Amino acid sequence: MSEVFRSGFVCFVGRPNAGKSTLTNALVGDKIAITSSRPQTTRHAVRGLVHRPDGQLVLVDTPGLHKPRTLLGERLNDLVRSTWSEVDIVGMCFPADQRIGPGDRFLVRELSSLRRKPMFAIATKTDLVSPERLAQHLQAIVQAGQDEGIEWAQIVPVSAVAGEQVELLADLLLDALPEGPAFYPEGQLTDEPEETLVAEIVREAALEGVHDELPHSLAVTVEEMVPREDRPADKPLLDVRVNVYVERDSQKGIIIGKKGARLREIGATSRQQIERLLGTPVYLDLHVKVAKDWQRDPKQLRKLGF
Ligand SMILES: Nc1nc2c(ncn2[C@@H]2O[C@H](COP(=O)(O)OP(=O)(O)OP(=O)(O)O)[C@@H](O)[C@H]2O)c(=O)[nH]1
Repeated sequence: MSEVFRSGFVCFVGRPNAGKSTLTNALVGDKIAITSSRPQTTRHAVRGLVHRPDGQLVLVDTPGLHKPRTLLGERLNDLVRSTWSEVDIVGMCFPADQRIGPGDRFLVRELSSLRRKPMFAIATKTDLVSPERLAQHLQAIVQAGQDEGIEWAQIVPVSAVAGEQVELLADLLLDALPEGPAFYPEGQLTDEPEETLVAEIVREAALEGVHDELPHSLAVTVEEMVPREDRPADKPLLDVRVNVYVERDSQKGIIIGKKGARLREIGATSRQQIERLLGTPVYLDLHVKVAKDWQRDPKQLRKLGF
């Protein structure tokens, strides 16, 4: 075994729903980044850490780059570009169940301006396609790179869901990192503050199974996390107060559901996960509020942490 220790930052890029968050989770082996069957839900640059005897990978999970229609969209795009320029490796994800299209080409073109950075092409969701289709897909990836003057450092097919080639991807990424000491102590999974993780858990639960415009209009803030006073030492309880912001009254109705049924479901699911994350019993106080057109209002955006 080599004596060399490598460390660095990796960021996955790809169209909405390309599988970036799921791949991050599979590499880290714990649930830290938000995933959802709805596109464009990853809002924070959540970092996951992969600790190995020979190195450390810091995964930076960025939101998707898309055509900005609102102030929020523009800020997200700026965030993505600045993240790309700061990382050691960019991993462009091409979902195998989708043909390479204008959205992917747009991203590859944007990437081609980052000179001299190792770029990985990752064919995601390989469990969804036949070997023949995968072979075609890999050829199309090579071609898409050539069209924009990119030579992929590696082209790696993976299935995050089936756990196929995930370890191999970690090995290859690690090999391409510069030599250097670990950035974080072992055992740490993410450096996001607990509030952000709690907010993301609630956001994910609120988005589960909703089939309309909601994902773009939902923001979650944690107002307070305080231990309940006067509890016996062996029976602690953490009070967690969370606000869920939507843009319109109609969306408030969707979140709350008939006689509050959906909100109770969201609360129960989130509470379980928050308890697992923090390792303590939790009393979760969820409020749904309307912040009209928050995506277009700089003051509201700041208040909601963007
Ligand atoms: N079958 C299969 N499904 C996958 C795989 N990876 C991701 N998915 C699914 O694809 C959908 C999108 O995955 P995400 O990881 O949220 O995608 P993302 O690129 O982070 O999406 P955004 O946050 O919208 O940019 C989810 O429903 C995942 O369950 C995979 O390896 N196999």
